[in-house]
Amino acid sequence: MGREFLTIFEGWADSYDSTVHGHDEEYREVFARYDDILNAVVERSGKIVLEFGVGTGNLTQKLLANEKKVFGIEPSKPMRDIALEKLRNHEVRIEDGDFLVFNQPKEQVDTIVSTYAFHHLNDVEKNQAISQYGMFLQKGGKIVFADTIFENEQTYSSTIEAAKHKGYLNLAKDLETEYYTTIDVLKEIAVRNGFAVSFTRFNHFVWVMEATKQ
Ligand SMILES: C[S@@+](CC[C@H](N)C(=O)[O-])C[C@H]1O[C@@H](n2cnc3c(N)ncnc32)[C@H](O)[C@@H]1O
Repeated sequence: MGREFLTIFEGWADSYDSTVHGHDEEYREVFARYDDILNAVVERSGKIVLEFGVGTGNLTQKLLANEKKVFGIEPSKPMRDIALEKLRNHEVRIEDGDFLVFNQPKEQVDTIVSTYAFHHLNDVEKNQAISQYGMFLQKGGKIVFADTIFENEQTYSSTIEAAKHKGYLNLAKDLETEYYTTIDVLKEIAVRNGFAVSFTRFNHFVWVMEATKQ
């Protein structure tokens, strides 16, 4: 569920890697320090990792290079195809599924990761997802999600206004349409579901949330 934005990725799959490397001016700041962000998620991960919203497989590739076992979930077929081609020399499974409806790996996962994807769920769905993960992670298991998150509603609104002012109309529409949220909302969801949580900022948009099951 939360699949209402998938058509965007049907059209974006082929040029996605060029966007993350700063070739799309509107999204340059969103993807600033992209590699640092992915590396930060890898550093915070254990050995057996479930990844949501794999996209073109950039985080997956880094996880595998660091000897993690990865179970990947990605709802967009064009994205899955690019990831599978990129990772063809690795032992990795990337299945159709989403944050809420997916085949749970038979092996006990110690970390659930995702980058630039959790905002496809609204806040009610985000709570459903974290609650579900809380039930199958063991004590000490982690959720490590990097995504655009705002400090508060005011910075969310001013960021949209700034994007419009610069003529970044695609970015402004994206920020207005998809389900970006605030630190306080995510903190409340994590704590309610039995996690201790911290946030680290990487650029104007992106924070890494590290939630540890208590
Ligand atoms: C901006 S891309 C991020 C890709 C990759 N994780 C990265 O960091 O470069 C967002 C990805 O989330 C996927 N996605 C969209 N809705 C989703 C959902 N409900 N559950 C899981 N993934 C979803 C999209 O298909 C897309 O591949």
